[in-house]
Amino acid sequence: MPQHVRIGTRASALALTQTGHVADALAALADLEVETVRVRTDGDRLTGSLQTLGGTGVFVTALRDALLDGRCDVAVHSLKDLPTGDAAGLTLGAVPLREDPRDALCARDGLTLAELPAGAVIGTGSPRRAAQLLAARPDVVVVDIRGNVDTRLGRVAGSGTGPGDLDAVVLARAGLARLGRLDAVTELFDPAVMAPAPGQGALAIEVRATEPDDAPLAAALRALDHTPTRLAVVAERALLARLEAGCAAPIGALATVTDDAIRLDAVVARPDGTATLRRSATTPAASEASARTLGAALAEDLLAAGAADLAELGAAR
Ligand SMILES: NCc1[nH]cc(CCC(=O)O)c1CC(=O)O
Repeated sequence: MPQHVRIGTRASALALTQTGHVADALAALADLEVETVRVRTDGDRLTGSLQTLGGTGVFVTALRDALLDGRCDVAVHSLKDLPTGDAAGLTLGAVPLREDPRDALCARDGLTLAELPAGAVIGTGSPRRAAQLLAARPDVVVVDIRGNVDTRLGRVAGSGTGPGDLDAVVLARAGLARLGRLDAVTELFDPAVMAPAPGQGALAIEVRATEPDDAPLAAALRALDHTPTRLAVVAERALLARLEAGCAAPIGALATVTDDAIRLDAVVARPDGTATLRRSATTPAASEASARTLGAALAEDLLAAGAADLAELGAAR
């Protein structure tokens, strides 16, 4: 008898493709019968700016509730949407191999950021992207946008599907790849110019902490977990947690994990892009504990250099 497993997912196109990939991967790894359960989150229901929706976890809380009250057994999240605080009763069952974590410019007429004219209008809902765009090109105008990936792409002039009122938008390459929309990308940002969000491109597979570890599901989760990705996101999220910031803060972080080392590069920016702090640190890739220590130490380094004032960290929450 296969183990019956219900996977909870948001209903957006991106969430559904991500969950579909995870469902297929789990079913290929153990004797599982996988069913998908759609859950509506505040992040999907409310339409305000991401900054005014308030607090962390707008995309996550409803899925966690569904896990905790047994409507599903597994929840698939974009890791960067997951708050850094522990969720009581839940555990990170697997962190699969990460996609390319870089941000992508999707501009009209094939243009790169350097080629856009002065005054070009670029849409993003992310203070991190806005600040780094303005740091690289103080002469462009950044406007706040929301909506799913297709809605955002439709706002680029010449896309032929939406209002076309913007010269460009910035999106995670990973989401575009999962949706088969890499055709819209006109430039992939070097992380030294545009550091991605902590956890960007990675997925989090959450389960109840009480899940028996001898069940087929547990074996499949262990097989799906990718240790270098887990170490990278642990380091990135430890930095974010120490800065007491969420996914709406102007903070970027990217860890690179090799056989023997974890390197963490991070940026904290003034929201208007007029100042940025970039710092790096390295540690032996020994364990999750060393990754956590690395992230916290780099955060201390940034705080000592004035990160809290620069990014208005307390004020944004
Ligand atoms: N907050 C929305 C969100 N959450 C995860 C992704 C992209 C996929 C990923 O980073 O794994 C996106 C869209 C975007 O930033 O372009």
